[in-house]
Amino acid sequence: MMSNDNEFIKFENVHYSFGDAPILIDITGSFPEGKITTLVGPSGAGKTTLFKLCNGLISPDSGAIFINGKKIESFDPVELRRKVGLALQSATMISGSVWRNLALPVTLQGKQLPEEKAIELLNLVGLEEKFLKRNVKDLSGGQRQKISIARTLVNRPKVLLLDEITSSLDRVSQQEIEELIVRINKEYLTTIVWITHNLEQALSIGDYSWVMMGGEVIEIGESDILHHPKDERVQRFVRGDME
Ligand SMILES: Nc1ncnc2c1ncn2[C@@H]1O[C@H](COP(=O)(O)OP(=O)(O)OP(=O)(O)O)[C@@H](O)[C@H]1O
Repeated sequence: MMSNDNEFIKFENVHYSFGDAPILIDITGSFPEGKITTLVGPSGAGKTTLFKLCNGLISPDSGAIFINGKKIESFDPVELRRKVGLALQSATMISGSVWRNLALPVTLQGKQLPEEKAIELLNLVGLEEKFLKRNVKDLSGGQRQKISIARTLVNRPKVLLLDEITSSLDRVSQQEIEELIVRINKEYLTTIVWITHNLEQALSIGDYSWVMMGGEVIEIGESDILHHPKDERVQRFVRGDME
């Protein structure tokens, strides 16, 4: 990490198990503020579990997590989820209109999302106003993913956690989503953490990268480490010998 980066989310010797099975082992590292960090590594490495720790869905067995210098337990769970937005590969939607879906985070708080605010969110993700009243079942995968990202932006999160959000999309939609995330990162200085299986993507959009395997962080550094990893297991992974 660059020494002048603020460590927005920081892990210190974090362990997490499910029953007897260790899922995360001695995780130490940070996601710098306003930067894009990618998480790469084979299936089952523990990447999604790390995300669940960041927004308080689960708590570590031992070790500490800090959000902007404050212990994660000191946040109210609702406040934490507002600060740390999460978007998933499946872009889960409720039935009905785009507007209804965009409004979900505020309707859950018993409030309404005004039309002009909904349109502003649509514009932000590059969709026209006419989409507002469309039924989500008529949208393409790429459009659904844009709605899903717009929805996480309703609460102006400080951090966006993205779990494989482009892996089921065609190349054009994938590029649009990448551009969108880079724009959000630049305009709002949102800290981005992006789980991806696509190493090319990690290299092109990420400032930093974490390589995880078997519940451990094997390498952390500027994205360039993916070009010439030191660890022999990571070398095999980036050559594609491991999935
Ligand atoms: N609720 C659970 N019960 C039991 N095991 C779990 C549970 N959640 C995760 N695991 C296990 O934890 C390990 C890490 O899973 P995780 O989903 O975090 O990995 P991942 O790196 O995100 O993988 P993928 O790329 O396949 O999503 C896996 O071995 C998984 O089987």
